[in-house]
Amino acid sequence: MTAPFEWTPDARELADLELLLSGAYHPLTGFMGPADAHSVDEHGTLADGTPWPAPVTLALPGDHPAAPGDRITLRDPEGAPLAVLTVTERSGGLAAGPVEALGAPEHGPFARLRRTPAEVREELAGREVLAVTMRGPLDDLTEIEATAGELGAAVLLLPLAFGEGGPAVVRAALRARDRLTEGTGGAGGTVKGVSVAVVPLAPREDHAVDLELRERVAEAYGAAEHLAGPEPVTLPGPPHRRGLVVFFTGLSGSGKSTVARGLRDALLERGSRTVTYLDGDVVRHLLSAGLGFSREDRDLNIRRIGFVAAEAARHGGLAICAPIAPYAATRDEVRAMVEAVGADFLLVHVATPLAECERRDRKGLYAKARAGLIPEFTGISAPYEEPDDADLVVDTTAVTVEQAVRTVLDPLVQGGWVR
Ligand SMILES: Nc1ncnc2c1ncn2[C@@H]1O[C@H](COP(=O)(O)OS(=O)(=O)O)[C@@H](OP(=O)(O)O)[C@H]1O
Ligand SMILES: Nc1ncnc2c1ncn2[C@@H]1O[C@H](COP(=O)(O)OP(=O)(O)O)[C@@H](O)[C@H]1O
Repeated sequence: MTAPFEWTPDARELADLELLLSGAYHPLTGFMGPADAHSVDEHGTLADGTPWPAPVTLALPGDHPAAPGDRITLRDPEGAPLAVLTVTERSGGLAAGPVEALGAPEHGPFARLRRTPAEVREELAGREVLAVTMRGPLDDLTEIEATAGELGAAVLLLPLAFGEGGPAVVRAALRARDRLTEGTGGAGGTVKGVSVAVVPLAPREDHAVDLELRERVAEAYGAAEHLAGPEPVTLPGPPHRRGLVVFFTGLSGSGKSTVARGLRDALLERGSRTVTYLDGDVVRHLLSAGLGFSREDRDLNIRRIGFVAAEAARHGGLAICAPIAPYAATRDEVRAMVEAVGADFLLVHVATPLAECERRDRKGLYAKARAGLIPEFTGISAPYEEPDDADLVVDTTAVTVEQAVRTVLDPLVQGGWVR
C-alpha cells in the first residue's frame, strides 16, 4: 500500500534503497539519521555500537511536510513506487527510518541478474564462496582461480553497477564468468561454479570505506572470502568525440544569443561536429511554453534546457544554449546533469555590464522594466547571480561580434573539442 507522502530519491539514494531492501546492507533495514551517520563517519559504528563502514542516508528538503510517524512512498524517477519509508526522525536535512518494499524493480539493463543475497545464498548453499566485487573489467583472473582452487570455493562475481557505466561492468562480469568456467582465466584451472549477481553499490569517496562496504555486501551474499577487483581505468574518449555543452549565461542584451549563434555558424562551417542549438526563443515557445519569470519558472526552464542539452551530449553531440540562467545553484545542477552523462560542460559568462545592456535596450524591455511595466526583470527587479565558476568570460561592450565569437571558439579548438 502506498503512503500519503511521496518522494523521489536521487540516484545514489535509490541505489542504497535497493540494497537496504534486498538485504545486501544487512543488518541495516532503513536510512540513518544524523546521529548514526556521524557515528559511522567518526567511529565506524552506528550509535549503538554496531560496526558499519559508511553513512546510508536520505536527504529530504526542509519544506517536505512529512514528520516522524508519517509514511513516505519512495518512487523512481519514472514514478514507479518502490518502497515505503516510515519516518522515525527528521533532522539535519535527513529523513531516517525503516523501509519496506512495494515491488521488485522490474526493468533496467540486466534486471534479471539483480539477485538478492537470500536467492544467491540458497543457490550456493553448502559451498564455500569467494566473492569478487568489481567496478571495471577483470583482465587477469589468475588470483581468482588460484584462491578459489585453494579454498575449493565457488566464485560469486558481484559487478557493482552504478550510473552510466553500470551495464559495461555487468558485461565484464559475464565475460569473466565465461573465461572462469572455460578455464581460460590464466591459472589453468576450471572453477567449479561461477555465479553473477548485480549489486547497485554506488562508490564511496574514501577508498578504505568503499572497500569495507564492499566487504560487508560480499558477506551478506554469503562469501567467506572477498577479493576486490582492480579499480577501473577510465580513459575518456578524445575531446572531439566527447559530448560538450557550451552554456552561455548573462543579462538580457548582454550578447548571449548573438555570440551563441555566431559560434553555431562557425562550427557548422568547420563541419567537424554536429550542433544542437537551443535557441532561447524557441525554448520559451516550445519546451517551456507557459512558463513565466518567477524563480520557480526560471529554474524549471533551465532544468529543461539542461536536460535536452545533456541528452544531446550523452550521444557525443555538442549543444549550445543561451538563457539568462540567473541562479548559480541551477547552473550547477545543469553542470552536474551534463557531467553525469560523461560529457563536458563549459560555462561562458557573457559579462557585459548592466549599463551597456540597458544602453542597447534592443527590445525596449529595460525601459519598460524601469517604468515598472515588467515585474521581476533580471538586473532591475530580479537578481542575476554572477558566476564565480565560469570557464570563459566575454564582455561584449567594446569588441566586435566576430571577436566575441573567437573568444569562445579558440579555446574549443585549443582544448581539442573542435577540429
Ligand atoms: N522578467 C524578465 N526577466 C528577464 N527576461 C525577461 C523577462 N520578461 C521577459 N523576458 C525576456 O525573456 C528572455 C529571457 O528568457 P530566458 O529563458 O533566457 O530566462 S531565464 O534563463 O529563464 O531566466 C529575455 O531575452 P534575452 O534578451 O534574449 O535574454 C527577455 O527578452
Ligand atoms: N561584441 C558583441 N557581441 C554580441 N553582441 C553584440 C556585440 N556588440 C554589440 N552587440 C549587440 O548587442 C545585442 C545583444 O543582443 P542579444 O544577443 O539578443 O543578447 P541576449 O541574447 O544576451 O539578450 C545585439 O543587438 C548585438 O548586435
